[in-house]
Amino acid sequence: MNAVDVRGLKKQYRVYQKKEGLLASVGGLFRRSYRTVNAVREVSLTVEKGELVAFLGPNGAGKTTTLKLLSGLIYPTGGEATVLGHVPWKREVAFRRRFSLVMGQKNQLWWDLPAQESFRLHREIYRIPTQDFDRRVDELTAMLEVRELIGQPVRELSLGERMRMELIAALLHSPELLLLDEPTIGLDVISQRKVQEFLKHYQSERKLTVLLTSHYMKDVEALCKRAIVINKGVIKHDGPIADIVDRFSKHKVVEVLFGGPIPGDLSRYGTLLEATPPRVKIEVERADVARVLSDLLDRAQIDDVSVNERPLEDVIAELFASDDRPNDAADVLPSDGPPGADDARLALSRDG
Ligand SMILES: Nc1ncnc2c1ncn2[C@@H]1O[C@H](COP(=O)(O)OP(=O)(O)OP(=O)(O)O)[C@@H](O)[C@H]1O
Repeated sequence: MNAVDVRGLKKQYRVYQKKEGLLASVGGLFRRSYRTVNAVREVSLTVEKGELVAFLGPNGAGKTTTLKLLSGLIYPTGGEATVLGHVPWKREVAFRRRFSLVMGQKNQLWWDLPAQESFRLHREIYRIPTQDFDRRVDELTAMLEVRELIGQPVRELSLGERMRMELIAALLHSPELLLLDEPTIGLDVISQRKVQEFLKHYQSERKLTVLLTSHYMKDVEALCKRAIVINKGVIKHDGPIADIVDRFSKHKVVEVLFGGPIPGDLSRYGTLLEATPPRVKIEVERADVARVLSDLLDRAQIDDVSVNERPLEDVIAELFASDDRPNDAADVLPSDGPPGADDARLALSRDG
């Protein structure tokens, strides 16, 4: 059964286009021009209940906008979506009790108060019975190793500790769906790993549905089997993570441990990635791997050889770099009204 079902979702923003020069600026007071930004052009996807799916894309691809649409924070320009059986932008209370959105770049905890005060506020908002609340705070603070910090003002916590508190706040009401927008952004490696381990454990135990955006491929590899890749507001790939490397990487990495003299012309086989004799790494075209190996075996003494896929991170970076279509619609539309009824709505709390 699907937790998320999205068909042809679109979101355009109209952005005020300030003209250069004094005269044009004065003219702009009377006649404003707007530019249309296609943040989400065409998104169709489904996520099954209990799945943990990565939602990947370069900066400005439309990930956050999609998550905001799925949380009902903003209205779409077109298309349909049901999330846990609800149309998100109807903002039904019953829906809001069933999901959580965590944005790594935004705070939902009170900055000057200890996290436990924000947790209590959540208890009131979501009407969590006191016993359940106490048990969940206990359990989550223990799992995320922040129990002794919940009485300390949030502003005094490290970024990693704060992020873990954010996760606790998001999970107190036991949501069925967790939308995670860059939950490990800016965290050091140890905090990143703690968050990853927690999410992995918690998700598999609770069969929580998770849609995760992250620029850290380590998160993605550690947590997700499936990835949806978006670029310029359009879905580019939806399938197993392993398929991304298969489908988009034209190369493999051949690592050779030489047992004798190393041929001097290895670059004829591909790009030399590393040469620390007697070990050499060469990036070779997929179709050429067998030929290169047999040629090397003929010409040199080889003690060991391995053929590996390129790191997911490199493949994704290359995939994003290869699509340069701008996502601004070229049309600059004169308009009679200001944009951004949506933006005002964004200021509303999602938790209310
Ligand atoms: N409120 C807004 N008003 C105008 N344009 C917006 C607004 N929000 C997003 N955009 C534009 O929509 C496009 C998609 O933005 P979005 O934040 O969804 O991207 P993203 O994939 O989350 O990027 P990142 O990885 O950098 O967070 C960008 O070009 C962005 O500038």
